[in-house]
Amino acid sequence: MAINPPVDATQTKAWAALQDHFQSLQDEGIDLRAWFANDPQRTEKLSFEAGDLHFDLSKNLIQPETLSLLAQLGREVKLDERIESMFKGEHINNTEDRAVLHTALRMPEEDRGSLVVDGQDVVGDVRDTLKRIYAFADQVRSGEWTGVSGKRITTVVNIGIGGSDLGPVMAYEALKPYADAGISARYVSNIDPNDLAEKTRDLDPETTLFIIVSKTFTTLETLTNARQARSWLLDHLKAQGAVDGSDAQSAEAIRKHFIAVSTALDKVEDFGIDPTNAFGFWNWVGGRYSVDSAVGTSLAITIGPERFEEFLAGFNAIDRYFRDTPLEENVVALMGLLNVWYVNFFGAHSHAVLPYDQYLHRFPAYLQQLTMESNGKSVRWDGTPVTSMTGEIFWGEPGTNGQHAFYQLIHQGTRLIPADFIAFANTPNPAKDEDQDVHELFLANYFAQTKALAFGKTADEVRAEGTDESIVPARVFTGNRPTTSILGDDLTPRSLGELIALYEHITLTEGTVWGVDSFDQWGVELGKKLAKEITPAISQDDQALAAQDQSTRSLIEFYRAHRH
Ligand SMILES: O=P(O)(O)OC[C@H]1O[C@](O)(CO)[C@@H](O)[C@@H]1O
Repeated sequence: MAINPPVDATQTKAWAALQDHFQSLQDEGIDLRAWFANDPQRTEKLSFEAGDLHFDLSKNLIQPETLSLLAQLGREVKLDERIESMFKGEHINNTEDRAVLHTALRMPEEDRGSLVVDGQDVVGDVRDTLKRIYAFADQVRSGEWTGVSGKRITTVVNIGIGGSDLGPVMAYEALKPYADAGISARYVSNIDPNDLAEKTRDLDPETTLFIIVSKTFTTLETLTNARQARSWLLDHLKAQGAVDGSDAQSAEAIRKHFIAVSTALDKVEDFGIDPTNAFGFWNWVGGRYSVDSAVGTSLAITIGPERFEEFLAGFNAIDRYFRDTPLEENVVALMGLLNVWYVNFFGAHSHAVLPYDQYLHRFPAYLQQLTMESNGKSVRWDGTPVTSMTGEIFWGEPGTNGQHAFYQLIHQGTRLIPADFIAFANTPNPAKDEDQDVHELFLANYFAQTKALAFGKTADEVRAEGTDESIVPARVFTGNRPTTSILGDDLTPRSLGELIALYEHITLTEGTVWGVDSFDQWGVELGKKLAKEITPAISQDDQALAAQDQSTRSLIEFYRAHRH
């Protein structure tokens, strides 16, 4: 398929200007203390609002001019055009010849009919599917939908992997305070049988609903776990006397305890799940961009349709901001471009995301798939090699746990690790420790860390504390360690939707500069294929074993010799 080749960012005028700018910053000395001292308006100039979120970029290794140059880079690589192409449904995922329309998943009811792509009324289909999901969610929440023995559902178990797991589990954990119908959710992803065993161990099959989520409905892990769950359900229902084991009762049990989410609804039916209880989505939704589609059904059930709509509205607010705001003022695009600044000019390899909110404890894991499956590429969308480093290793843990684990390296190590600090002004669990508000104690850490990273502590300051000269060097903090602070009022379905959309669009922005297709994932295929080929060699097929390379053969031989 004919596509416009990506602009080589490294050949643009803006790239050359950024190189000069980088060099002059190095020459004059990067010094956040001085930059703040010399410019009382620095924070004001480098702060932004988008949706309900507040962004402070002033503790980054940038001057206001840097952002203008980065915006210029965005223009020269035609970022605006790519954003527009995505929103309009052009096939920007060209290696799979697909539109990229996760933004349509959160368009409101009144936008029905406004986006027709490849003959499909995209928003109409999205809203129709949501209606069905909401109707089903309401039935489960109200107790109208029961298990086969007439008991109401109290646990939903989502079985999926990658995008069919990471988004829903992250969002469910983040929005636990909104789970108000007495229904909890669990998430099984790993093909390691330990995962399903532990997640079902204390469950009552009569009150459990499984949601099998797989875009393709071919994924080995998910289908294996789904079959295992089906056996678990039928065996336990029979043992409890809830069914007699006849085919008719088994079929009814599966109908009442299994629903599915997929783009391949024919395969769902083959599995034995009633197509009336299957919710579809479309090949223009990438797995890692799908939490706001039917993939979020576990969320719609636990927090309810109204809250799910608020979640979608949050995404939509950032989508509109991203599409409509000029690049120079567009903090979403600027954060993506800032990441390029660190990767390609400073040589940073990784990026920490540090949520100061325990409810966001799965957010970094979610971002790993979103960003690394999207931009971990060595060829551009026209098949030519990339011309610069691409991709960042995203990682993180919630504060303050990370402070007592890996922050040492961020503060005093030899690597530059740009970090996003995320926090909310309010907590749903206010607490006092004697007279001290515990949330404020927590936030004091949030503010203190970015301050320490930016401004450090000089040798003279260390000496002034009476430190023995021999250990002064060990206690010096260089500072100039870049951070972005993101603050919101409360972690709500809406603000969570905003945060997710923010990182989705950061990912697109970076991918556009690097010229990569951020929506395919061919890199996961080879391992899947080899696992299939290796399976017989592991169990008993000696011919298949002999066909392996020497290292793999020797490892399998070790396994065979040691298995019980
Ligand atoms: O939803 P599916 O089709 O089961 O795929 C699960 C995951 O597998 C991948 O294709 C590869 O890991 C992801 O992109 C996707 O989210």
